Amino acid sequence: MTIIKNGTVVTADLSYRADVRIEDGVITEIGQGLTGGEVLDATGCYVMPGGIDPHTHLEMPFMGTYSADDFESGTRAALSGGTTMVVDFVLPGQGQGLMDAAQMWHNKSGRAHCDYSYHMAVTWWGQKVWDDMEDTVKSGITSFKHFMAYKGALMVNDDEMFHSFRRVGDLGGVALVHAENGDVVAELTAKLLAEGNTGPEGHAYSRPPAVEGEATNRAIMIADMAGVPLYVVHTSCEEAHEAIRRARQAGKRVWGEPLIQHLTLDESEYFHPDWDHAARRVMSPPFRNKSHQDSLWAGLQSGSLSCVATDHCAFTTAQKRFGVGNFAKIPNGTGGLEDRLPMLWTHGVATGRLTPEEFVAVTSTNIAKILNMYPKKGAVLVGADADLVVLDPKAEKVISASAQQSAIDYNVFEGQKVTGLPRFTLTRGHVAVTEGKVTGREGHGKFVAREARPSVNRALAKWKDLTAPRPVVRTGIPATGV
Ligand SMILES: NC(=O)NCCC(=O)O
Ligand SMILES: [Zn+2]
Ligand SMILES: [Zn+2]
Repeated sequence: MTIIKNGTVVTADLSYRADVRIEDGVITEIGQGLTGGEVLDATGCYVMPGGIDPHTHLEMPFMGTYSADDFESGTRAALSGGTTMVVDFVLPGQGQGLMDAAQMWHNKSGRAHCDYSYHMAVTWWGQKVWDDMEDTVKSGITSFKHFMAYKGALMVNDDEMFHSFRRVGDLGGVALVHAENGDVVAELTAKLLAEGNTGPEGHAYSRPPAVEGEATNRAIMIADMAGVPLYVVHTSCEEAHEAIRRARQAGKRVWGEPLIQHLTLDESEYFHPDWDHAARRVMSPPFRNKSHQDSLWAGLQSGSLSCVATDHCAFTTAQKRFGVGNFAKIPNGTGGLEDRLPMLWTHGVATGRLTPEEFVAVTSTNIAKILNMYPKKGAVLVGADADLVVLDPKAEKVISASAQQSAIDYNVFEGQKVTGLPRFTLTRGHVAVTEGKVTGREGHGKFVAREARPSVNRALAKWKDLTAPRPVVRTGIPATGV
């Protein structure tokens, strides 16, 4: 038994002084003056749900290589930064069945230090995919990702997306999109390369905000026609945010996910004179300018954007150098798992942009609700898993690759001074981090199966049914003319 004493419990709803008792990995009591068992001193700290990162790519096969952090190093990095659960993407190969691909991910995730779940990517379309989707949902994977970019590799077309969205809606799942117009990106890329723009800055030029805004709006409209809730990953710009905001105002069930990288790093990174510096920051969508960042922060403040993720997809410098002479060959992706909470606390809560309660909402509770795993995850409640971060708002550090858990040789936030670090991180009751010292247990993490048909889907299905086309019953129909 463990008791977290003398802290302030912070949830998405409220903050209050209380101790928290943990037994067998679960919260069993919350109250004043609790005693007994191992005591963790939370004086001066906030006791919050551990972070849930809804968007990671661990050991992901991509662009001719594999992302460098696997489930072992990736989840160790997560815990070190106060994140206690990741949701990774199963990526079936062309023609591969979904259940077969899911098994490959289960084979990789056995070394995880913290709990994890999966989204299933729909990377091709056919009867086999349609059939497998039901078993996928039954196996606890209820969210399906669609890439509107990466033409010739992962991209699906509108007709495929519409079929898939309808199937996801019928099965009670959530549709996800990477929203960039892949056809336009391919055209712009070819033109830039032909004109001699081969450096990493070409990556940013090839993916302007318009390609993201267009695709986001298209996905929203297709999802509405299909009757499925939609989660837009890595929303990076005002054009995409505007489409999401407008949809939500019109009553559509759409959520947007900015990344901590887009909130805090800008496009000037791509114009750095050092090729490695710029290439290490190549990701899709690319970093934007200050006005887009302001839009993302405003979205978190006003509630039009819902979750902060990392899209952790870390490649080493050597891997990034695959793209010397051709930016289109630089593996897309950046790290951030370890830094998401401290960076968001520093740039969000410590600046007054977010309240501590809003911080909890966007780092864990909202996604736990969207993915139907609340209150097992994302909550400080009796009966919830004891996935907790005891965050010391006064603790500081300077981010440095030399001290990180991640397997790569650099950190895109290198040199940033952050305030607000975990004093303790607990994964289902196990104390995996104590003031920077990581004592995770390899293999401790468990797969979190999720159930379909959260209430949003039921409401959408009911509304779709009520408003479905029906033949008008008429009397006195004229005889057919000859
Ligand atoms: N985002 C990125 O550049 N890499 C990871 C794959 C994806 O999410 O698009
Ligand atoms: Zn993506
Ligand atoms: Zn991603």
